[in-house]
Amino acid sequence: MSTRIAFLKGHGTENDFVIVPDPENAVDLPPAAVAALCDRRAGIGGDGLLHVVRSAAHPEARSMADRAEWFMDYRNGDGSIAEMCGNGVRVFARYLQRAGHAAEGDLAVATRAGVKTVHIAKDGDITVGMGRALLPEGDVTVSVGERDWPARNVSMGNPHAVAFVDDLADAGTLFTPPPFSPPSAYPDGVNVEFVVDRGPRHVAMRVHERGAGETRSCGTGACAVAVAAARRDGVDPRVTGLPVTYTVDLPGGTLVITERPDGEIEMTGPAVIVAEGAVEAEWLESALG
Ligand SMILES: N[C@@H](CCC[C@H](N)C(=O)O)C(=O)O
Repeated sequence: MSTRIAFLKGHGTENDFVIVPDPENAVDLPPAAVAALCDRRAGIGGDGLLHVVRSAAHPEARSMADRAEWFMDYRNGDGSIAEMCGNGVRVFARYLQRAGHAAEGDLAVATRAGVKTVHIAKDGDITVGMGRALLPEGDVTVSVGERDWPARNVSMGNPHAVAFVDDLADAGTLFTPPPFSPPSAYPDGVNVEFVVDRGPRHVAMRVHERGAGETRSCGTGACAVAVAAARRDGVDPRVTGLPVTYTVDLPGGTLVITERPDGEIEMTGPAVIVAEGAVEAEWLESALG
C-alpha cells in the first residue's frame, strides 16, 4: 500500500465505526488491516468498519447494483465479516449525505442481508427498513458464570440470542462471549442480548457482539430484542393487524423499533460523523507485519 487512505469516524448511539470511502473498491482491507484500524489504542478505534463501495464495483453486491448504488461492506472490529449492522447502516447513510451522494429522503443501501431502505429525516434522525425477523424454534440457553437463561433465537440477517434477565448487572463484565448451548445453535457465532423491562413497551439491554465484544449499542440487536419482547408479551402485529413500537434503551442511547402488520421492522435513531482524516500507509503496512 503506497498511498494514504482517507477515513472518517462516526457513531450511532455510541456504536462506533471507522468509515473507509472507496467507491471503486480499490483499497485492500484484509482482516488484519480492519483489526488494526479498529484497535482503540494502536489504531483509530471502532466496534466495526464501514467500507463504502459502489455496488457495481463489489462482487458481493453487483447483483443489487440496479436497486442500490452503494454497498455497505461491513466488518466487525476483529476483522470478521457480518451480514448486517443496524447502527452502521444509519452512519453509512449519514456519510453518503455528508459527501453529497444522498439527500434527505429515501435511499437504498445494499448489504449482505439484502437491500435496505433508509430514510434521512429533516430532524436529523435516520430510519431504516430492517426487513423481517426470523424466529427459528428450538431451545437455546446462554450462560454467565454459574447462571443460565433461556434465550430467544432471532435472525435479523445476522444471528441473535435474546435473554430476559432480572438485572442488567447479571450479564457480568461481558469480557468474553457468553457461552450458549447447544453449540450447534450458532455455528457462526452469535450476538447475545441481555434485556430487562423498563415499562410498557419499553426495555433496556446490554449486548455482547460477535467480533467486537460488549458494545454501547447494537441496532440489529435492538430489533431482535423488540421482536422477542413483543412475542413474550403476546403481541404479534401480523396477527393483530396493528403496528407495535418498543423503545429500547442501550448504554449509548435509545433506539425506537416498530414492527408493522406485514412483519417489516423499522428502526429509528441518530447517526453522527465525528472526524475525518487519513491513515498513514507506512503505519498500516507495519501494523500488518
Ligand atoms: N453493531 C451492529 C451489529 C454488527 C454485526 C454483529 N457484530 C455480527 O457479527 O453479527 C448493529 O448495530 O446491528
